[in-house]
Amino acid sequence: MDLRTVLVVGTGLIGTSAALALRKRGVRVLLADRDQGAVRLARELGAGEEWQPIKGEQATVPAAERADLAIIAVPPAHVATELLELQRIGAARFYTDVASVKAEPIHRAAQLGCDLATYVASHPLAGREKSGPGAAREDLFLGRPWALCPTEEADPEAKAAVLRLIELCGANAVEVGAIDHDRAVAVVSHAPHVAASAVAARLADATDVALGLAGQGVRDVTRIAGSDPGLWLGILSGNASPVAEVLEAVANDLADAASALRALAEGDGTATNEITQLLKRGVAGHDRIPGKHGGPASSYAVVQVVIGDRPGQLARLFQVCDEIGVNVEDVRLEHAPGLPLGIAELSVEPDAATTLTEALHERGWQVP
Ligand SMILES: NC(=O)c1ccc[n+]([C@@H]2O[C@H](COP(=O)([O-])OP(=O)(O)OC[C@H]3O[C@@H](n4cnc5c(N)ncnc54)[C@H](O)[C@@H]3O)[C@@H](O)[C@H]2O)c1
Ligand SMILES: O=C(O)C(=O)C[C@]1(C(=O)O)C=C[C@@H](O)C=C1
Repeated sequence: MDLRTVLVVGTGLIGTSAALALRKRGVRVLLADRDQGAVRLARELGAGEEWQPIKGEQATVPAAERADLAIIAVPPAHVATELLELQRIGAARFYTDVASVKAEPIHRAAQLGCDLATYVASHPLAGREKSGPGAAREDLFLGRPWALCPTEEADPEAKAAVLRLIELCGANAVEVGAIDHDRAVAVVSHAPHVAASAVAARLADATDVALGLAGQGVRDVTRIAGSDPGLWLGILSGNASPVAEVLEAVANDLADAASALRALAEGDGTATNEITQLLKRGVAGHDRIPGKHGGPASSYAVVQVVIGDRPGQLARLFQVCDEIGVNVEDVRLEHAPGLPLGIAELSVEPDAATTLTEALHERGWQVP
């Protein structure tokens, strides 16, 4: 199914990222948001043109101006009401949303009397801890899973339109029922978010000495805790029971680990067994997370390079990689607090690690 014109309602992080990806593939994109500033910024970023909404109770969009697909990229609680209004004026042939929960918006849409034949709910498993169009990335969805949850009423053409959207954004479609989706994301997204917030909350009154010693570990574990609390309250409220179930299991593990550590501190050496078991279960769980393209996790070699904290250092480093034809799969920066130095960790295919290390040595880089 060809998507020539797509209407994006909600030009925040996700809506604008999808719009930018679609623009890159030559799709005409119309932008709408209840916040005019968000629409203007999205437009200035090259995400598309402002949609001129139809005025008046009885007004409908003329068939020639109807979008092929409307993407509703607003907080979960507003999805169904937006869908109802867009369908009332005939804004698009087909509709999807991108909310992080699926059962409740679909249920609400049915309750409100939305047309479920033209609507296929979806959810890209890609995002950031920042909100708004300014945080949008054209490549946000590349290689990421994108769930779609067609109901029994859904028209196959509506599903084809959403599959085409996912393809144009470079993501991998995963078809799943809404209830199974919500249980799954409770485990892989929503409960981890609350756990990250709980860990980050410990930092609110940590001493300056403790914060000065913060390394990459705490940054990795708490990155998502920086997200918009309002948006996340909406997500968690829309998936409350499945998330609570996972959090209860996490809380049990944490309580057991704390008791075992108390026992250890009091001289009970057998308590190490319980802690080791949890750490090993953690390794096993972590190993099951698929790699960036959805296949099994790839084991890249990591080349560490010392870089000065000066403008242009990373660009020079990447230039070397480019010159010798080594593809950098991932990059991580480790700052040494108080020092004008940092470590760049470049993940590359194992075969390329020696070539890269030698090339960097030859050019005077410090590779420990
Ligand atoms: N943030 C993420 O990482 C992420 C990832 C995947 C999916 N999602 C889902 O995508 C949706 C949007 O999230 P976001 O991160 O882009 O949020 P955002 O805050 O960046 O953008 C949301 C936009 O929706 C607009 N909006 C709110 N209510 C509206 C309404 N009734 N009509 C029109 N516009 C309205 C807001 O003005 C804002 O510009 C949410 O449903 C969220 O669950 C978020
Ligand atoms: O990477 C992030 O910053 C995210 O929050 C992304 C993330 C996730 O948990 O993976 C969060 C919520 C969305 O519904 C989808 C993706």
